[in-house]
Amino acid sequence: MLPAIDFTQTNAFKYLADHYINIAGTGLKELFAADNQRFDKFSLRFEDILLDYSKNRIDGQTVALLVQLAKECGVKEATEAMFAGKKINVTENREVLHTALRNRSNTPVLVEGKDVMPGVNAVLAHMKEFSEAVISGTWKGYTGKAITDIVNIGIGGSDLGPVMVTEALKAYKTHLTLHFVSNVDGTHIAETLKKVDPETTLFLIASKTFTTQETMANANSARDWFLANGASQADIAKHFAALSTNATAVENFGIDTKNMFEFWDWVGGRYSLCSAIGLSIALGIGFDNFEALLDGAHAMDLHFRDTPFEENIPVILALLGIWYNNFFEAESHAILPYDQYLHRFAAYFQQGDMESNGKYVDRNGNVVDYQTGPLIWGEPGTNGQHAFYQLIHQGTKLVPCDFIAPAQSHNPIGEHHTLLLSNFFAQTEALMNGKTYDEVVAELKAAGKSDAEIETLAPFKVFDGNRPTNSILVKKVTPRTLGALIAMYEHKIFVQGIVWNIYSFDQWGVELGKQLAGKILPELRTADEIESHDSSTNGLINQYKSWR
Ligand SMILES: O=P(O)(O)OC[C@H]1O[C@H](O)[C@H](O)[C@@H](O)[C@@H]1O
Repeated sequence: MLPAIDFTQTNAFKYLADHYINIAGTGLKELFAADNQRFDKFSLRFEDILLDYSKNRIDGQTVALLVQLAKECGVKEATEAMFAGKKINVTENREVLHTALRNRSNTPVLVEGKDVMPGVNAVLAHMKEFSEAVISGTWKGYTGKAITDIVNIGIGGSDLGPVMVTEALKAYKTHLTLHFVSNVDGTHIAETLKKVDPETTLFLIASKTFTTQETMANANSARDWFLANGASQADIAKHFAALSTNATAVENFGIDTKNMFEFWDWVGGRYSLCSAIGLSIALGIGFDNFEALLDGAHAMDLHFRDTPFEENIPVILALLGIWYNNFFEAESHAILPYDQYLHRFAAYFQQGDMESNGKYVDRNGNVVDYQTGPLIWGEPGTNGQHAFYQLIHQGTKLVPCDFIAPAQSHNPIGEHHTLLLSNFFAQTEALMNGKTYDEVVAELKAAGKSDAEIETLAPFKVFDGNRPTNSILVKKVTPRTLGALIAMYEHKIFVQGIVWNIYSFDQWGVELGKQLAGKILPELRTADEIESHDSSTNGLINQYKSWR
């Protein structure tokens, strides 16, 4: 189904290992000094997105060898298999077709001989009709009032995408107020219910499986609250909708199947925001804007599928990540958006990337002897600058970073955006150039310090620089551009998973937590002293019981 090659045994990997020795000894400053065409050579444009990857520790040969690596690992064949609906999610025996959800060109996508596009389009039409009725107020609550608040109850992929997108596109907000409840901690639902009125609130129960413990607990509490505050069982149809693949469980919960928005097993939870899971997005920013998001994602899908690797943005990003992860031994990757609206972007791709590529067993079932997915982290600039950038500049760890910024702000107040962008440009420049001992000495002299003071202080003020960054400059964060950025990172993750020879679309690691919690839960329901675990777990449980 997919090629299953150990990428460390390819010719390209061997060449890269030799080539790494040359590059590791060369500074970014030297690379720039030696070639004044670097920006032109190492930048790519797609619609309103500019990727400048010239501030990476690469030269032309690095890119050529990395591209050769992708070819040897069968990235092209794997991409075709994904788009064509082959069962590339082998351990779950499923296709991987989030690209079909936004296949705006409507070309047939066959799953076991059947075109999935009519089903995709039918659900989109249902979402359009429903979201427009709720936004316009023709959809009424049980006392005849229009809906004012939407509460999306879901977790993981049924939460993070809608949260991230509705925050990122707040400038396009409808009059509806959105709330998201994910944590099983009762505080989350309790604090949300304090803010809403049962007569004017619509609950979206978002769960692919409709069995997730946290979501079902929150959904049950929401329903209890609704019924305890004046509504009756028959009113549920006007106030609860389900976004799921599991019609039976939805019906058992008491939600009218007319209010069920279906999706399919071939949509992974963390790849589901373009499916019915995006209903809160359609309600929050309007269906037309939701469609523009899909259009942008589709455009990036086509770019990824059809563009030669050298000019292919997701492929280049993936290969650069592999270069740092497997040659420079970088352990993490930071995503740093210089846009307040993108404040959940890194959190979203923490799931997208770490749940996909945090695996140590390869596609042959063997334990790998190389590094796979990095730790993903980040916060919006400039907040990050005043928190953790110290380590990025002067720490002992190499942290490759993606800096993301829009040229145009949705809130062009005074000089704010110019100030923000001056930081965006200055940081990547400083990370590359650093500051030499001589520069520090000159600065301290100019500040009137004595020779003795200079000698003491100077070492601490030196920055060795040479720290790699990608700059992703977009014209404006619009629905279309955001859709393209999302698809860009999704395909980056896909390419890396193919090269690392792992299955990116299962998540067995998450299942373990679910099983273990299921075992402990009955033990917490009794007052008995527990002895069935190790001494630490027993001790913790028994202390909890004595304090509760
Ligand atoms: O949508 P649900 O079925 O409720 O699943 C919600 C989440 O559950 C688990 O944590 C999975 O690992 C995630 O991938 C998924 O997004």
